[in-house]
Amino acid sequence: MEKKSVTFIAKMDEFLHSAVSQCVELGVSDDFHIEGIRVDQLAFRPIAEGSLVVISSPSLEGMVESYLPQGSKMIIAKRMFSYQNLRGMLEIPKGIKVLLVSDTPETAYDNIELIRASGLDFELYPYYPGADYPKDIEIAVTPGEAEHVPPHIRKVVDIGFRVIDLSTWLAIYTHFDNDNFQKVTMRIMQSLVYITKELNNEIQHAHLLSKYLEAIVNGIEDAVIACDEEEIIRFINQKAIDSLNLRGASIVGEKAAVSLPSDFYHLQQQCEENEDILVDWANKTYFFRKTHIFMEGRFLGSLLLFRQAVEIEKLEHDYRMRLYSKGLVAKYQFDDIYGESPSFQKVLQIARKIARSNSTVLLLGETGTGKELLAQAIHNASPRRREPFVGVNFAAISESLLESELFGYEEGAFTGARKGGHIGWFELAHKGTIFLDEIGDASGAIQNRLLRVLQERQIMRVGGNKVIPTDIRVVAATNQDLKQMIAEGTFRADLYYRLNILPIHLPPLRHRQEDIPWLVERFIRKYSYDLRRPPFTLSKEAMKAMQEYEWPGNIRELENVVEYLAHIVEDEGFVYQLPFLVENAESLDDGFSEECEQLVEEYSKRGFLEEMAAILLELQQGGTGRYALSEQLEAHGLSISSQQLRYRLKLLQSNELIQVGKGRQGSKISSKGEQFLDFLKRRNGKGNRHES
Ligand SMILES: Nc1ncnc2c1ncn2[C@@H]1O[C@H](COP(=O)(O)OP(=O)(O)OP(=O)(O)O)[C@@H](O)[C@H]1O
Repeated sequence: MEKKSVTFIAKMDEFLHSAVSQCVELGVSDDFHIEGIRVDQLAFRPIAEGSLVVISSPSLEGMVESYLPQGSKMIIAKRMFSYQNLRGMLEIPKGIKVLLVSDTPETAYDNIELIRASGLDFELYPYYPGADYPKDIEIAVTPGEAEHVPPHIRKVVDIGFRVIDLSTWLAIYTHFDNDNFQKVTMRIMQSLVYITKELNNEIQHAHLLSKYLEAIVNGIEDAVIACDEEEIIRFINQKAIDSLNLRGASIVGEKAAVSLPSDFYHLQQQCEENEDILVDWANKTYFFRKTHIFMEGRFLGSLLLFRQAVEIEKLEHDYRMRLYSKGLVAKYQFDDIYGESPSFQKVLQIARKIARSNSTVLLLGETGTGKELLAQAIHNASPRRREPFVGVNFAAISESLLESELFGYEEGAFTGARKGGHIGWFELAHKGTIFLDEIGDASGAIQNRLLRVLQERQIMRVGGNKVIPTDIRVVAATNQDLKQMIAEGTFRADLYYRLNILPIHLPPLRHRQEDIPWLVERFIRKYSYDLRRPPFTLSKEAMKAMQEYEWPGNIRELENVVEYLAHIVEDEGFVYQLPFLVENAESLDDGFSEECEQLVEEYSKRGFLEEMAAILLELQQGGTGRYALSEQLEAHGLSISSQQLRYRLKLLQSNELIQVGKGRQGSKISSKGEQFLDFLKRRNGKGNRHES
């Protein structure tokens, strides 16, 4: 028997292809002869007699009618989305704005109707070439018309061509009184079963995921509360339940405003997004952090994490202690760096600014000018302050050890390599700061490797083959003239330019003499405190000598001198006690004191100790001739005859306390004379104290 025929008619080939392949899939083509004709082909492709005509849209009715053979009937195909394709739409959050993209206004509106009818809750906006649409939309859904999607759309869900629905197939089978329709229903049902299975798997998968998530969130140390966009609690972990004392009460699914303790609720409401704040609640201090959850630009709720501040402090403390135990901590802050002179203050001001950045710093200055101190202060004022500070001194480590210490090594990298390998300083400094001290002493080979690390921010262990990315801030220092070293070929120019990004020059102490009294006073306080002794002062002469000294060892040397004085000085330090003026201050002190005692005894015996001291004091103000000196003494109430004065000056000269110039040159005090005066002052001081 000849098969009855069904003719699909549409404007576009796509519909015809889809209808024909559906006929094959559902077995309809076994029961009927299937044909597909485009509307524009009707003039030269006649419809078979007795064929049932199925048109794709009501708009074709008028056009097709005139080509309909006698006795043929025409029905309009009803269409639906395939279930498989609809799955893509299920992933779009509900209530979100979505653009429905189609080729014509008609199909765009049709599709919107269909999606609404499937119960999917989106704000749908029609779009077809040339149409206007809200520009804040980020997602588009299209039935196989992806080429029309406007370019700025971030996500496109192609739900494919709409397929012919069950009622249309039923109409076809009923038209021909064909009982095979059950077969078609079965096949359509099968695809539904498949979808249901898929959905079931997905639900199970989602359930499992939520269980995993719950286990993870319960395992973390913070208290966590997640609310949806309507402030309904969707998740709360055990830690939060314990902290808020909500035991026994099930508050998931409840309004946060009602279920959380009201003062707590109001506090967390004031919390700005992604800002860590300290909040006092129930006699305890908490650390709050709130994060908003967005999906495809839509607010879906918020996550509140909180924890008692003491717990965090303890964690930080433990972490710092671990770093301390490994020696990976910078102890100095900017407050520990002394210096009031404008030139030094300027240096500190620049360094404070630089500290906040991540760029490489090069500290230049003579030995003892405070380069390491400053490197530590920079680290402690930087966002990396809680992370390790690793100091490497290139002058202090042998070349053979340096490479493996800097970069670490893998197990078996060389004979004697430790089992399990060894972590290098660059790795240890990850997230923190590495201080490359005395960089001018790095060998050529080390310079090459350093250059690579600075360029690529990656290291490779000795004997290893994998690169380890590192996030490190580099502070380098040197007291050598790197530019000259480049000229001599001992320092790589490219390494120098990598290091010399933010150079800081630390001035030598002799260029900021005005700082010396101030520094001396700070160090006196420091060492007096350390030695649990009362603070002392320096005589005017001693301070002057300190200021005039060149200080080749800079502040380190000055500090050492003050520490030394803190051990030997009683109330006031004198010139003769300054170690840099004499080879061996302490031993000289012993001998010199004895000599001074003898002089005091001799002058006292002769009854002119006071006059000798007065003469020395006058000469300390400046060298002068005998006549002027006599007048000055007179002015201070001491009248000495010129004979007597000549004698006294002779004696002072023979004791090397003054130098007498030839002719009219007059006399001046010697450094021994200065020290003798200091001795007298000290002696008088002691005497006074004794009397009181
Ligand atoms: N401005 C300062 N304020 C207080 N103390 C300082 C200052 N500068 C240096 N010091 C002291 O001097 C000592 C030496 O400083 P530091 O080690 O930082 O110098 P450096 O320039 O790195 O020396 P070197 O080049 O020899 O390594 C420090 O221990 C510190 O006590």
